[in-house]
Amino acid sequence: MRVDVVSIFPEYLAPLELSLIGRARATGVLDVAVHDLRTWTHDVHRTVDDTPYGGGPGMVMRPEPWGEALDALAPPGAEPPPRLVVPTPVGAPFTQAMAHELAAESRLVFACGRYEGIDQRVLDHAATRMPVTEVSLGDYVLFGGEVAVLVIMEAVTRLLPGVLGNVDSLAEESHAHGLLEAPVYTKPPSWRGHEVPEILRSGDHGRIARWRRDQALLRTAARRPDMLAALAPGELDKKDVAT
Ligand SMILES: NC(=S)c1ccno1
Repeated sequence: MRVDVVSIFPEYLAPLELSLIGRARATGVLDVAVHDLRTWTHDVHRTVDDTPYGGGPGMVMRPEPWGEALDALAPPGAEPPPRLVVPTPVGAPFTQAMAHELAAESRLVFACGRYEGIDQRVLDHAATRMPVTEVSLGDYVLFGGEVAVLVIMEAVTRLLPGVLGNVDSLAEESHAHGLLEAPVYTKPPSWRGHEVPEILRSGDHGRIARWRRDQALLRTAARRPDMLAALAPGELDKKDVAT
């Protein structure tokens, strides 16, 4: 997968050189390039923003630098075009399902907005020649899109073949089946008066799987009833809590 990130603070994306994402880049699973939007400015002050039409507080990111950046990173006619991903409070909720969708793309271009946002015409024009996904991590406002890109990149990269050593963990983690994951334990069996549930030490893998499924259902019902409601009826029947 090839990923381009455009930001006025490219140093914010330095964590993409670390840990498993850094290893994915080193092994060729991932090719990441971070670009300074000011590369595509032509005035002495390298201006990327201006006052909003219609008045109001703050500044808006000018369309011209963004248009030239996207022309350079996604030349018209290049096939397949990349998906443009724009982290924004007005975007669609970012979910594990969306992480899987993005992980299936061959190219992603992330546009990191700042100030009051990017001139809408940038997204409207981009949408005439590439898929555009406006995505929100949650109902809150950040200084800009950079931190959101780090989160999205981690969620997407870990789904790519060859990145996670143990792909089995993808199958059982939270949100993998529309449920929250069951609690996990390791040695010692007793710690500060807290015991590991006996069943996990029983060696009965069938009962352990059932216990974990039940715990996942109970946890989801308690913390995320919306996820339980979203399960297809057949799914819930299959995952009934043990009597
Ligand atoms: N909620 C998100 S993703 C965001 C981006 C910029 N500000 O908030």
